[in-house]
Amino acid sequence: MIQAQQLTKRYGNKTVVDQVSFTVQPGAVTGFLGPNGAGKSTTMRMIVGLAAPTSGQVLVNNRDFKTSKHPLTEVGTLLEAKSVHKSLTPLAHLRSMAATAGLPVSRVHEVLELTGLSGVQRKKVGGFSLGMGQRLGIATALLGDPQVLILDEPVNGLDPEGVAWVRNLARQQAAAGKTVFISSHLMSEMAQTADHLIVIGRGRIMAEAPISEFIDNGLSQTIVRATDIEVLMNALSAEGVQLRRLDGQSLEVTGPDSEIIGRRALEAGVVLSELRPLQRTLEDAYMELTREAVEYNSNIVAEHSGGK
Ligand SMILES: Nc1ncnc2c1ncn2[C@@H]1O[C@H](COP(=O)(O)OP(=O)(O)OP(=O)(O)O)[C@@H](O)[C@H]1O
Repeated sequence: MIQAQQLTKRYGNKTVVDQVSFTVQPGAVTGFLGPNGAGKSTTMRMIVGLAAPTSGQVLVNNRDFKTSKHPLTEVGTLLEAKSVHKSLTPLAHLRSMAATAGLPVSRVHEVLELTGLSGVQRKKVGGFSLGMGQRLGIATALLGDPQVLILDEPVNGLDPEGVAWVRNLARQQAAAGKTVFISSHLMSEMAQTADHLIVIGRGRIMAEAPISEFIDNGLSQTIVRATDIEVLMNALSAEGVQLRRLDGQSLEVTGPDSEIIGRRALEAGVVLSELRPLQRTLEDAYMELTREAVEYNSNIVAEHSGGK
């Protein structure tokens, strides 16, 4: 379990993580989602003590991870791709990591197999693609068979097969009771992997909920079509719902679900020719939540490039 309480990080006068509190539970995959620059990597680095919080605290399995005597068997991390020296082979790298942590060499071969790197175990890492580097990073994270996995954008650079592989791996680890915390800026990817989502934007938590709730939290939108649409509009406007006229016979209703709209139409004696709930995808929900954060970042880029 990971518990962050009022976690804050400032660089100079810029607050990049702002009083963030959340819990990442074992036995589930928790997605940490946010646009570029939202503060995901910084938060993850603070969890494992690679960055010091300006204020607040974060506990891993109820302890400060910095004090861990067996870091590799407690937390596995993928925080920087290709952090392995170019002249090393996967075998040499993993062997030295295993030796430092007092792990058997047999575990090195297990993770090489698990990550599909057995065939290149004696090749120099310098010639690896980004995807292979990611696989080696994941192999390193898994080496100590840790209770907690923290993976920062693990599918970066992976082909579709690699993406599916990471997804399965994350699901398997969660099914085995591990705490799995994965960051991404892509909702589409998280939608298929995570059970629970924490959304961050501009250093602040914007939402935290199970994936299902994440969609349901949005207001329902329904397209309604009827010949005497004005009668229906009168019936619905009495309830203070948002109505948007699309054309002479159709309407977009925001607020009540389609069943309530159908009932109101029946009570008002209006015959409906269409009653169509608009499906909000996770992507829609995410875009809505983070629109401001993305615009903020785009404005910074625009200002900077404008000044050049
Ligand atoms: N060491 C540092 N010194 C100064 N600013 C930093 C440092 N590390 C990160 N930042 C800034 O903090 C903000 C958050 O960065 P962070 O890498 O945590 O975001 P992120 O959500 O992981 O985004 P990305 O997906 O682009 O990595 C960014 O504006 C970044 O420039």
